[in-house]
Amino acid sequence: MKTRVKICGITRKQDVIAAANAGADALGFVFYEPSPRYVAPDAARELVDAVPPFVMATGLFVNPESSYVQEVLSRVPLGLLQFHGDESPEFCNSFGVRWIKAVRVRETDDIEHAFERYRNASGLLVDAWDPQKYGGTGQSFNWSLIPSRRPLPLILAGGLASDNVSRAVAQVRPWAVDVSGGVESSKGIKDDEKITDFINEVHRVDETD
Ligand SMILES: O=C(O)c1ccccc1N[C@@H]1O[C@H](COP(=O)(O)O)[C@@H](O)[C@H]1O
Repeated sequence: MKTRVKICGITRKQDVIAAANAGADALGFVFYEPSPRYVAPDAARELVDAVPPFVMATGLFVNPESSYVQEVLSRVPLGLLQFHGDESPEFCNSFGVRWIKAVRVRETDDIEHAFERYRNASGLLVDAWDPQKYGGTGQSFNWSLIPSRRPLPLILAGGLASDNVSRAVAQVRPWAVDVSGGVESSKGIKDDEKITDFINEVHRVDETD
């Protein structure tokens, strides 16, 4: 099976092009101001306009006001929402746009509960747990905590890079992987070569199936 790849935290048009040319299936734009990868809606609109067809533009939020999500959606043509905070399923469902929910993992139960609670999501993203941060920490977690029964497509994130993603994909067999820090030269600035290496590593494991 082909493992999908999302490159998150894009802040520059040249990184949109580089990621799409390297074969990314989805690109992420961070609408969370404390993040070094934050993009304001008008800047995001220009970036999303450069996204080619069949590549999914995804908007990442952390505990946003409903009005903020609506404002972003009115300006930026996003195909998918990604919620990384403590949003309720009702909140996530309220925008008429498909969404995925991120869960920070300390134990298997965190994932089992999230599958149950967010059953209307289009997918569940599993990320490393951090007491202070909602994501984008560059930390990985113990992948053996991930259950094999998955009622929703599972997206693996957290500290992935070209030197560990093949092991991650071989072990977890996720629907998709999501990476931010592992393909950057500095926060918010993507590195073409790292993106290409990352995606090639994912496809290499897929081909050994
Ligand atoms: O990228 C951020 O700054 C960010 C901020 C708040 C929540 C999530 C964030 N990013 C997402 O976190 C995971 C893991 O990122 P990394 O590869 O470990 O850097 C990923 O889904 C990012 O999109």
